[in-house]
Amino acid sequence: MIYTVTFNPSLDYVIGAEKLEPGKINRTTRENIYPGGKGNNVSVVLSNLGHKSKALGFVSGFTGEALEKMLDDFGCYTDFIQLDNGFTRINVKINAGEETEINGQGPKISEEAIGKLYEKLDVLTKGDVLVLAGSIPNTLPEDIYERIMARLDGRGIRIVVDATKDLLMNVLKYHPFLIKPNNHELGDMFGVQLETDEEIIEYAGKLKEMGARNVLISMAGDGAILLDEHGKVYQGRPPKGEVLNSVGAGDSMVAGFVTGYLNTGDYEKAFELGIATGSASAFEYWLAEKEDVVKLLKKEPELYGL
Ligand SMILES: Nc1ncnc2c1ncn2[C@@H]1O[C@H](COP(=O)(O)OP(=O)(O)OP(=O)(O)O)[C@@H](O)[C@H]1O
Ligand SMILES: O=P(O)(O)OC[C@@]1(O)O[C@H](CO)[C@@H](O)[C@@H]1O
Repeated sequence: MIYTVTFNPSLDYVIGAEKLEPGKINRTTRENIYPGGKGNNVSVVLSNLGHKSKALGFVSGFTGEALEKMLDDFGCYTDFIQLDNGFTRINVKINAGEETEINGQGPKISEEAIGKLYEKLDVLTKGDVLVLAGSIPNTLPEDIYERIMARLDGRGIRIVVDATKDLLMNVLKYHPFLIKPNNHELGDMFGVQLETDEEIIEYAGKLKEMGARNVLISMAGDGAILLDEHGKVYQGRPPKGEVLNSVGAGDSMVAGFVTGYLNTGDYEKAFELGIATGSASAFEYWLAEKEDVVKLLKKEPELYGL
């Protein structure tokens, strides 16, 4: 089974507008509400690519209820922990030529609620995949992903971490199966600005030396670089297309990579499917469906188990 954990899920209110003028009444040209949060997005795209996963995390209030229902409609299992304060946040994504995002804070997560998450994670066994994705509310300690990995250490679970800075750095010693910072996040981790592929490969290599098994660096319109656990380096450019929405492209890439790896056991195919899935989402108004991804593949979809 594949599990995703989203500490601070959301409903994403995605709107289009001709232009955005602060301080004025702005009218939309299009609006939709989707289930959001990075782990949930990974679950939705996994589902679109044929893998039903279980979405875990914390929800609260009527927005939390709506989120669970939507994820169910997208073909995901859900097993969220109910919080007794606040409400699951509504993040606003405005596409008015350029993209503007307003992300809420989300409810407070108590130690007791964290304990309940640990109990749910205790059932994971060898061969399971666990995706830990996204920021954590600022009321939680920065070592929470590390604590989860320490608890699951040695059980043969493949753990994917899509997070930034300390949240990511702290888990490397537990040998995550995959980490996926983007090129800017990679630079921030080392306090440097990375310009060239060579520099990115050098610093991604440092994350491997620190313990990550596979390091996937996404670079938006410039594609991605993978350093796999066998010492191979792959560089891939994305297909061409019109970018309609880049929110969730990184989450889609993670889902594509995991799908490619589970279907073929081959890192090159996982990498290619990751890029195609990330780009397919960037070229749609929301997360990619299977047909969107298949259109962008340069090879037969069957080669990727699709
Ligand atoms: N402008 C673009 N053109 C083509 N493909 C894109 C574009 N932006 C993103 N992608 C695809 O999606 C992948 C992931 O994008 P990106 O590097 O923006 O992830 P991210 O920073 O984690 O994104 P986010 O946090 O918004 O989900 C890229 O490697 C690429 O394959
Ligand atoms: O506030 P965070 O947790 O950093 O990001 C949350 C978020 O922007 O990430 C997803 C896209 O990756 C959206 O669905 C969601 O609204």
